[in-house]
Amino acid sequence: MAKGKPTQAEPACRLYLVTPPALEPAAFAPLLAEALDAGDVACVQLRLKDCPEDDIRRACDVLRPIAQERDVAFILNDHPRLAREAGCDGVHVGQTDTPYRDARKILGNDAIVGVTCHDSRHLAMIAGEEGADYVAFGAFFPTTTKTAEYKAEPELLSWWSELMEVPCVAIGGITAENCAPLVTAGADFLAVVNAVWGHPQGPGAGVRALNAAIGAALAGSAG
Ligand SMILES: Cc1ncc(COP(=O)(O)OP(=O)(O)O)c(N)n1
Ligand SMILES: Cc1ncsc1CCOP(=O)(O)O
Ligand SMILES: [Mg+2]
Repeated sequence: MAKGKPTQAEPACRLYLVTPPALEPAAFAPLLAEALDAGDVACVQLRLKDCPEDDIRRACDVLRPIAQERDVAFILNDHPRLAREAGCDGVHVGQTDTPYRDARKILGNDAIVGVTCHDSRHLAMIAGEEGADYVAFGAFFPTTTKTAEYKAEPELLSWWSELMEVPCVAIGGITAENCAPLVTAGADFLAVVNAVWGHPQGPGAGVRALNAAIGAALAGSAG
């Protein structure tokens, strides 16, 4: 994920992989490599919830090079200081995490800082004005990965992408089967957990299916 909007050489909507909420780094490493070698992925977010910082640091040490060696940005969820110390490309913060401005101070201007904005135009405008590299909206569909308290609609993505330059990420229950309305509404990135790591044929098949669905949706909306 380069900072700013995708360049012309990149598809208008790209995959943003979020790791499962718990993982064993050595066992997960080949699955991550399989996913990233299966097709276009803009970034990987390491999202380990309720996990000691030392374990997160160890997971960064194992997983970060797998992403960065492939020119895929490696973003840490929730922990700006740890993200800086562990050489991550950026951090994702939610509305009850470290505030955006503090995260930016910790990581500096070159890092990617993304902000959860749920279903809120207001939160997104604030994050965009403050300098966030992307705003994340969701959940668009039912999800078992996280208890989602907010429900976003595709119109939010079209409103945002018509008005704003700051890229938007769609998250929550997204699959190859249901993603087309989000792509045509203008999502710059689709963030997924279960559709890739829970794919019955493995994460590579999950990435291929999602990229095929994104490509089909973009082709269908081009004419
Ligand atoms: C890309 C992306 N969007 C939203 C979230 C959710 O962040 P948050 O609301 O802070 O919840 P947790 O993920 O920390 O449980 C995200 N992580 N990534
Ligand atoms: C982290 C997060 N934030 C809102 S929904 C969600 C989980 C998305 O996971 P899945 O793609 O499996 O629904
Ligand atoms: Mg958070």
